[in-house]
Amino acid sequence: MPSCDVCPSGFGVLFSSRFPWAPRLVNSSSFSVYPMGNGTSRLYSALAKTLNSSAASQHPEYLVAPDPEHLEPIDPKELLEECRAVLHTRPPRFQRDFVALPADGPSSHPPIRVMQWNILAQALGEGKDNFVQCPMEALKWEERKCLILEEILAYQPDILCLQEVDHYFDTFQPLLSRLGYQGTFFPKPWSPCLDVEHNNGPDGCALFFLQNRFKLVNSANIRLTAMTLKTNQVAIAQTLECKESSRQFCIAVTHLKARTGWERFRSAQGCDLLQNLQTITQGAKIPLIVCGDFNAEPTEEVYKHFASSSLNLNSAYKLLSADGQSEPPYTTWKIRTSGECRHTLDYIWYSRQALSVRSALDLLTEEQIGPNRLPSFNYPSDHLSLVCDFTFNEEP
Ligand SMILES: NC(=O)C1=CN([C@@H]2O[C@H](COP(=O)(O)OP(=O)(O)OC[C@H]3O[C@@H](n4cnc5c(N)ncnc54)[C@H](OP(=O)(O)O)[C@@H]3O)[C@@H](O)[C@H]2O)C=CC1
Ligand SMILES: [Mg+2]
Repeated sequence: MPSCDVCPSGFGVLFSSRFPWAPRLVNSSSFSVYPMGNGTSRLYSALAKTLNSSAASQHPEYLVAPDPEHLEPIDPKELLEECRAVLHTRPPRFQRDFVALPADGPSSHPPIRVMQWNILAQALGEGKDNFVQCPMEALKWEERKCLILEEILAYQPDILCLQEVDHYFDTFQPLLSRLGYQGTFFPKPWSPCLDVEHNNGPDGCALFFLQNRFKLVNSANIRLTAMTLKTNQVAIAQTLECKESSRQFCIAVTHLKARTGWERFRSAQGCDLLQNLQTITQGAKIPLIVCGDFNAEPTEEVYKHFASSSLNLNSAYKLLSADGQSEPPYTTWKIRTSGECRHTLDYIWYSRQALSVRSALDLLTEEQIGPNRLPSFNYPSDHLSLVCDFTFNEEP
């Protein structure tokens, strides 16, 4: 396996020096061109290119078509192998299984797999979060990025809803587009990442869907308000049409305001999001899936608003409990200077009338998470990914 140092950095996406997070297509001919090799060497260069983003920022800013090599599809299996090669010194991946859930009748179409994940912004992890039991070495972007990609590639979601994305333009957009995804990014207006030295731009929500499965019908970037005031939190809502079944649904991703003392603020943001979703779903006519880091336990008002909304939503991960009524004991678990923080904050809400959850990925056990909690050498974020398979119910 060649080392990253020897790979040239022919980029299709560049960052201007003033706003390093702004996307910019550059003249690919100004870069050294990697020969069109076969399979692994070409794929390896795909991953290596995302490792060397700083080299690209030296180049002039002008717009031309991207190098065709950067649009070439990547085989997910080979990219997974590539990630595993980078991670060879790390402990093995945790085993998580899908739990089959009872649903009414068979479905004539393949399920829609949705992943919800706060991936932990690189700048926040290194500069703000204070994960006192996590060594800085475990947070190195070059390797942590591969752990994130490995998780995505292991479960191969049809739709990916991410929070705390501060490497969209240099990493996730270029790689995931070559895996067949169409992506949208909406950064926070005043991302706390920008306060961190050597940051990679603002963090925000990102939504990706597989282009061979869905057609984009409608897309909205929403800056959430709280009691009519604009806030620093955002959401993306898209209406997609399933190519197999021609059925439409709306998928939304959000990340609500963090921290204790902000419960009423979160509640107001939740109300604003629900109102927006009422309009987008034409008054609940279009089935809906909402993924998010709500920064709220199930006891909070914002959770209750979602559970009792006229959109008729249910929280998918409740279905993993014995009675189907309880949320999991945690979706995030970390140790800060203030002590251990174990909370249920992340949810996948879905229209209970129109959709069924066929299976859900179980969470990591306390034993797997280990005494130092998250993030760790094994797992890249302080939040666990949630993954569900949905099918449409028969139309009445
Ligand atoms: N320049 C300007 O004019 C302005 C700048 N700002 C900046 O934005 C920041 C606030 O932004 P806002 O969106 O409200 O941020 P939030 O309070 O929502 O938190 C931001 C991030 O911090 C993480 N976080 C949660 N709890 C803690 C904790 N105890 N210690 C460390 N990190 C934590 C959250 O992660 P998780 O969700 O995983 O819990 C979240 O991603 C300010 O601190 C300031 O830096 C804001 C407004 C204006
Ligand atoms: Mg966080």
